[in-house]
Amino acid sequence: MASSHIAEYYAGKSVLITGATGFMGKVLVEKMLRSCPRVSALYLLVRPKAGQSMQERVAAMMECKLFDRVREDNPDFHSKIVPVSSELTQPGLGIGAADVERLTACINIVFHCAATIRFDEPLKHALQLNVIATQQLLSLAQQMHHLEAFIHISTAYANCNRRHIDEIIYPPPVEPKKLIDSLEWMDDSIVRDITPRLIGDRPNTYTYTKALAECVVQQERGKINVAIIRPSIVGASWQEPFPGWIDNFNGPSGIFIAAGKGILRTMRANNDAVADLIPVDVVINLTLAAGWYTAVQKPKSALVYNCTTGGINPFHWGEIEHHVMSTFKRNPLEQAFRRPNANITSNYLINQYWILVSHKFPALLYDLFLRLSGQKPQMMRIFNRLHKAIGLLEYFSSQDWEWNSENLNMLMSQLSPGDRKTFNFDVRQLNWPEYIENYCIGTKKYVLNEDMSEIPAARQHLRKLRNIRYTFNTVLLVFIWRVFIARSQMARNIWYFVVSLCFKFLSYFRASSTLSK
Ligand SMILES: CCCCC/C=C\C/C=C\CCCCCCCC(=O)SCCNC(=O)CCNC(=O)[C@H](O)C(C)(C)COP(=O)(O)OP(=O)(O)OC[C@H]1O[C@@H](n2cnc3c(N)ncnc32)[C@H](O)[C@@H]1OP(=O)(O)O
Ligand SMILES: NC(=O)C1=CN([C@@H]2O[C@H](COP(=O)(O)OP(=O)(O)OC[C@H]3O[C@@H](n4cnc5c(N)ncnc54)[C@H](OP(=O)(O)O)[C@@H]3O)[C@@H](O)[C@H]2O)C=CC1
Repeated sequence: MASSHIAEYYAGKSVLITGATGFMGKVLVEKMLRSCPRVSALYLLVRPKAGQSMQERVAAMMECKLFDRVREDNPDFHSKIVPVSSELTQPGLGIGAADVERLTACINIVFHCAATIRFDEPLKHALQLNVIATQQLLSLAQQMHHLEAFIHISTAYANCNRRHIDEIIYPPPVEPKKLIDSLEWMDDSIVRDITPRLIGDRPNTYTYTKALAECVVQQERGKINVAIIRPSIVGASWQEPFPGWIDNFNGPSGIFIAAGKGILRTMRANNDAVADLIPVDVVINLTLAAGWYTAVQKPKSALVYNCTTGGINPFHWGEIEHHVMSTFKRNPLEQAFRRPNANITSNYLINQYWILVSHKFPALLYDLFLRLSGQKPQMMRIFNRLHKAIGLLEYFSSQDWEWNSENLNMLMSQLSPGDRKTFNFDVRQLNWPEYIENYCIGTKKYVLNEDMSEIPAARQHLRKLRNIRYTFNTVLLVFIWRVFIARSQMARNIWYFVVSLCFKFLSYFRASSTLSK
């Protein structure tokens, strides 16, 4: 490996990571273990979940394919991982006294990734996790005797009520402490009722609470070295540890899958709007570089890094649609509902028309078929869930934002040539068609666990679906025509005229072929 200031910096350091079991957290843990192999220990704040203890969850995570390269380099990589039990919504983050003592004694750098990223999260819970837990983690960080940097992962959409977003922390929509105090005594139904008024021109509680969290981080800037990373729409990995790694349905991934399965046929999005996707490995490389820079340079103010692609290497939703469809036609998903053929439109009425014709009508027909064959209807339920998800995402695919990326450029200029390679976050080199193809194949392999060797069978299934569609369309056409004929004398005359013309042609060809023999 080329000499690396960043890897050198992390050598011998103890790192605390929240959200390590999540999409980005896992990539962060993997990258640290692979590219900063002399890091002393990674302390992961993890809660028990779904009947699994935190140790079992971390052990299962390490088995994941994502860690194959690290496993190859160092089969003993587990020894660096120290799981710490923590429920971030509990007082004191639910960390035991002995663990608090251990963490305050040894942690050098904190990466705060944990959050609820659901768009429909009730405000109280989003506030608890995204704001109050951040505040508590900052308090814990202040007690750490050897802390060098605190890196907070925010979102580029925290200020999505603005069109142009600079790398600054904007004044919060409300003073976080005031909101926390007021919501404390309100019951859930009151909070639900006033939520739209509170979030104002933001689309959901997620972006609103992430904006408040940034303000909470800024309030601590004099006491600890903090930096904020603001990724846009985080997608599958571009290069590391291998192209196309993705493990969830969030953001566009669920949309790609639904389109690949032939379920999603229409969606409201602006073809010409910038699709600000950012590969997960780029975000993590920037995060690690920002950790190094914050700790070593100790900038006076909290630096914010907008981590986006639109201003540097723009790509649009219309182009995404084209490449997603083309990839899934060449590499079909298994057991597709219909042939992949999704179109995006910014026109509300056209979208509603296609929802009726291409979503609801086929779902009704299929559910009828299921009922008649003694099975439980399910398609309408799936479409209702899909429509809910799309409804929540449309805000982001129907408009453009402009993010300033001066701090990101400054940081890139500070890296050594070796670090620029090992911790690459230069998206000018990103080849979009290739990236989208790997992304779609990644959803097939790692989200749906489909085997690439089954592609011929999936293609055969698509051919069967095409034949069903041709047969259905022909039957429908004949049926409509027959109904029409039964009601109109003129249609009957046209029909008899066409049929007799066909007969005349047929007998003419038969006669001419008999003559030529
Ligand atoms: C082919 C044409 C493509 C053109 C592309 C055009 C547009 C792209 C579309 C969108 C891009 C915009 C993305 C904006 C991101 C903004 C940036 C951020 O800050 S990222 C953080 C983003 N957060 C999210 O993405 C979370 C959004 N999800 C939710 O809020 C919720 O999951 C929900 C959508 C409200 C659904 O909640 P519900 O309670 O009903 O379900 P669950 O979450 O419990 O999930 C149940 C089940 O469904 C799976 N699932 C979840 N989401 C989807 C989905 N979008 N599509 C399909 N399936 C989905 C989930 O994994 C669960 O599965 P299982 O039961 O097996 O565990
Ligand atoms: N994904 C994206 O497109 C984007 C994400 N971001 C930001 O990046 C960060 C990481 O996002 P991402 O990895 O996608 O999110 P995930 O939903 O994949 O991961 C969230 C993580 O937070 C943990 N967590 C949630 N609730 C609790 C709790 N009560 N106690 C302890 N841990 C908890 C989860 O743990 P558990 O496994 O136990 O649930 C999980 O590890 C977030 O801050 C998000 O706002 C920003 C822009 C875009």
